Amino acid sequence: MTKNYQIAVLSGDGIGPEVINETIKVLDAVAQTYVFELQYQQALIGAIAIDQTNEPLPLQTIEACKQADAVLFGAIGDPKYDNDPNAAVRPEQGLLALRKELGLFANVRPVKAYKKLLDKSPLRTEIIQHTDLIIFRELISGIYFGDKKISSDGRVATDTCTYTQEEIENIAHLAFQSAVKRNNKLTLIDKANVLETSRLWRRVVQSLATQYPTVEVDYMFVDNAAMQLILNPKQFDVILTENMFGDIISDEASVIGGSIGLLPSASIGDKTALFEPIHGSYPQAKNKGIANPIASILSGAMMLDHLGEHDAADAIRDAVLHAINQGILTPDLATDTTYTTNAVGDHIANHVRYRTGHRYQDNMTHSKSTII
Ligand SMILES: NC(=O)c1ccc[n+]([C@@H]2O[C@H](COP(=O)([O-])OP(=O)(O)OC[C@H]3O[C@@H](n4cnc5c(N)ncnc54)[C@H](O)[C@@H]3O)[C@@H](O)[C@H]2O)c1
Ligand SMILES: CC(C)[C@H](C(=O)O)[C@@H](O)C(=O)O
Ligand SMILES: [Mg+2]
Repeated sequence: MTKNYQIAVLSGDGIGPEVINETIKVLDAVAQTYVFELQYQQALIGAIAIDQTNEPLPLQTIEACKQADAVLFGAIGDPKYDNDPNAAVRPEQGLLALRKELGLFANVRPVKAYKKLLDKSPLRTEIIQHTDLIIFRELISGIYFGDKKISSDGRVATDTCTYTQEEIENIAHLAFQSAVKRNNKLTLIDKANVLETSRLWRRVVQSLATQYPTVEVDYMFVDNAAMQLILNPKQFDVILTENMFGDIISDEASVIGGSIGLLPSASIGDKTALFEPIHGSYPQAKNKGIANPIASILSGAMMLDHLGEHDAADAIRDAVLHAINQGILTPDLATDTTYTTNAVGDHIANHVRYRTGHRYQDNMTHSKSTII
């Protein structure tokens, strides 16, 4: 019997719908060639959800995600909220609430330097070439989720950073397991010279390390790590870090690859997993056809890996590499000719079909979409 996966699709705002369209195009191509079915249920989140329902995360969206086998997420965010510090409700609350609701404690962000794109980075080739690292960012605790308050006169604001031993253990185990499968090297990035929470991270990681004796663990303060990442990124393999540090250093690390439009991520927890590019809604690019869809398409590949469709995931990564090597790239990475978001998606989808043409079946139905 043909396997069938239900995918909740949360396109969101800005370039979100454009990059998700290309991702679905590629997923459909790969599903056809590897003979499984994907059924998509689209749901609202972010600014578009606020516009239509007054809420950044409607209950129906939570339900759709919980019932799905995986969630594909585009991006949220809109300048009308970014520019208004007094807004009562914000698109980002939708994403944060969804991560919490689904228990997505680990956000996994792979970073690599593609040979063909080495000259796209402002960093020197000899520094970045062969970089291949993976960031494990804690996603549902820390300063993002601690108590927040503002004094009644509006002059004092407080955000609280809290971590529990259990929260650190949950993600640390995943990072150690990844280190064992990769190169047995793990770096904890923290601020243990100042923060009590960071000292707890160190104690927990030191104690867990005894369960993973092959893994060499080192510790680095986040300020130094921010510098080391661009001075000598190859010293890192698995990076483990808390929520806010992970947010910041992963955008920084995207400079190694040449564009943030290349970086995918998987958000893993105890319920449905969610797959999202690390970039935001890039509102300046909305509907211009210039957004790089590769981060989202590679997030789709991570989703297929999570669903156990490893050959299909590899086929997507191969096709992305082909597009990169052929120079079929959006303006963030192109040299001479630039391609639209749509053209890059077409190229990748066509390459998937071409590469596995002999397995092509055209009697299946795909892209059954319902809007809730
Ligand atoms: N996961 C998310 O949904 C997410 C992540 C980050 C920011 N945001 C939101 O997005 C909005 C804009 O935030 P921002 O400008 O700080 O970050 P952003 O990631 O949207 O854009 C920053 C810059 O990165 C580049 N960029 C981003 N995505 C790209 C792509 N696909 N192709 C090519 N270049 C790309 C552009 O140069 C852009 O100016 C805000 O509302 C913010 O809250 C959402
Ligand atoms: C939009 C924002 C809440 C989000 C975060 O900080 O987690 C984003 O920057 C990300 O990296 O996914
Ligand atoms: Mg971010």
